[in-house]
Amino acid sequence: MEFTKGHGTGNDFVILPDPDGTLELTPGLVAALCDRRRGIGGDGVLRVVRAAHHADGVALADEAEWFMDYWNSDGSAAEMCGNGARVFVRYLLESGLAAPSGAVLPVATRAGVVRARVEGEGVAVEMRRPRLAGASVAGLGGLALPGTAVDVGNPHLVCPVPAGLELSALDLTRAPEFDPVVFPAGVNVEFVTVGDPVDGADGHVRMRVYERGSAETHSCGTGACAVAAVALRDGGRDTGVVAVDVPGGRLVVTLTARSCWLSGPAVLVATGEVSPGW
Ligand SMILES: N[C@@H](CCC[C@H](N)C(=O)O)C(=O)O
Repeated sequence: MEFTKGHGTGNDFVILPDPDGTLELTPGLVAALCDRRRGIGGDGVLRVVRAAHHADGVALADEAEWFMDYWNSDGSAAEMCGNGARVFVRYLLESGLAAPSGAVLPVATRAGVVRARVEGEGVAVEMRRPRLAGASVAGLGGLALPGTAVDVGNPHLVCPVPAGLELSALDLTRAPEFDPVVFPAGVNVEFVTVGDPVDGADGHVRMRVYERGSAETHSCGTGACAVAAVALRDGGRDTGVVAVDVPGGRLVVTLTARSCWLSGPAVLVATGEVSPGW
């Protein structure tokens, strides 16, 4: 089995090329590949499969040739992964599966078709606008942190960190508690503080994230979009540019009246083959 390792702001993935959908990918195999001691290591797996050859992609095959089959490191499948989509597009282009062009490249996901464009060293993806869905609360180490539920194709809960508490002081070695009535399929939880003004941005926030199915990661693209939408709302706007600093670097989110662009670096690290006896 061939693989490529890649990351976007430290959100890392094992990329499995499977154009014709012949690979038997199971939750157990995904978890073993993502194991950082006994496997390759990653926050998730990106299977690169033609939309026409995947049950969840076939309905979108007229709009996009490729389907991003995203799995979290615990072996659960998720609807969408923003950093994953950016790294997926970098892989399509560098492997020659898609031709570089000035136009946007469509990619099918479980949350619909996203569109990507290369921006120098980075890749930007256009997703639908995050939907702000009301209030909820995350529990962390005895603290109750009120936040906003946001749907970015996958579920998020954006919680400002109270004044006097450092983002770096939060213990994210354990999963935050959440309301299963609001989030019956689980949730990604972002913890946020406001940053100093940044040139060219309408807002600047810093975040840490505990991802459903992957624990704390160094970055979450859909999480950054959720956080940006909340930051703009809190500033009385619904469009604008927000710089989002994550432990793995900086993402830039641009909300327009119609959509949401997520920009940042997308890097391929290595290519190899899984040993047959593994
Ligand atoms: N890291 C991702 C999100 C991956 C999926 C998430 N853990 C979920 O289960 O919804 C991103 O960059 O968006």
